[in-house]
Amino acid sequence: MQASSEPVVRIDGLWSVFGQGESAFAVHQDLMLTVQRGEMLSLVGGSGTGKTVLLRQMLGLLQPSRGSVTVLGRPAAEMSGEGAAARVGMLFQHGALFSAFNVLDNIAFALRELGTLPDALVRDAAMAKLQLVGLKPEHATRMPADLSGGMVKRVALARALIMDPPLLLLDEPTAGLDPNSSDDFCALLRELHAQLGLTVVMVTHDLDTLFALSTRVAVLADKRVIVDGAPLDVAQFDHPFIHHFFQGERGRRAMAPVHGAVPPEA
Ligand SMILES: Nc1ncnc2c1ncn2[C@@H]1O[C@H](COP(=O)(O)OP(=O)(O)OP(=O)(O)O)[C@@H](O)[C@H]1O
Repeated sequence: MQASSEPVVRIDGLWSVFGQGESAFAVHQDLMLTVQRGEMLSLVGGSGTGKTVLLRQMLGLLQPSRGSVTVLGRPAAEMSGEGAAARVGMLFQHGALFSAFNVLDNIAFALRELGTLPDALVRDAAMAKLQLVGLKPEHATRMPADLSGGMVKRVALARALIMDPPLLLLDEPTAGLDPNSSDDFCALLRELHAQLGLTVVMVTHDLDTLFALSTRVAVLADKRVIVDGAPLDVAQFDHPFIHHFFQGERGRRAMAPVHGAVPPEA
């Protein structure tokens, strides 16, 4: 049983090395990060800094080269396979729905695969999740190709939550959505985070999403987490990536409506 003070995610001395011999390269070097229960942590960093690798390691799909990635008190790599969906839910960037399955069968997938419940109960559980994410019963029989981008994200979210995992990982949750759909999806994520007591780790390049959702931000650069903290504090940290990311025109615009003031130019 996990003690309540134990972080939901603990990453300690992580090295992620790809390639062999002379072409070997490290994406993470001695990276440290902890995520406490109830946090909504955003991971940001330049392209290729290993954000997706980190999510895959938390999911147990990728082994660390050195160091440890512990989720809910157990090494993440021990938890892939059956039952993993009860511990960690993952929303992939483009939803990654099965195109040959309808909405309900997509949502039900992990629970049905487990094979422990009669089909009527699996369907009831999937229908409850469909409604939890703001979709209607009549959407259950639609095929993925007939859904809007916002609906695909909702179905993918319902699928990630089918086994009520305490930890939810989101890879670019609002990528590809128009501004209104993006705002609606952020509102849904915020509501579910509070209602279900979820711990959330997300990768995002979108500053509106970051400011709308994050309780904490961790910045990946130079192969490690260079700073983490409240979004506005992190935005003031002196590092070239942070200047570029937060203090460009886009960043200043994203901070203004939320926080009432446009910070001075760097
Ligand atoms: N399985 C793998 N084998 C070899 N190299 C890999 C593997 N997975 C990731 N990499 C490399 O690790 C680096 C980090 O990749 P990752 O996808 O995590 O970056 P990212 O921070 O998510 O970038 P982006 O913001 O562009 O999506 C890249 O150079 C990538 O090519």
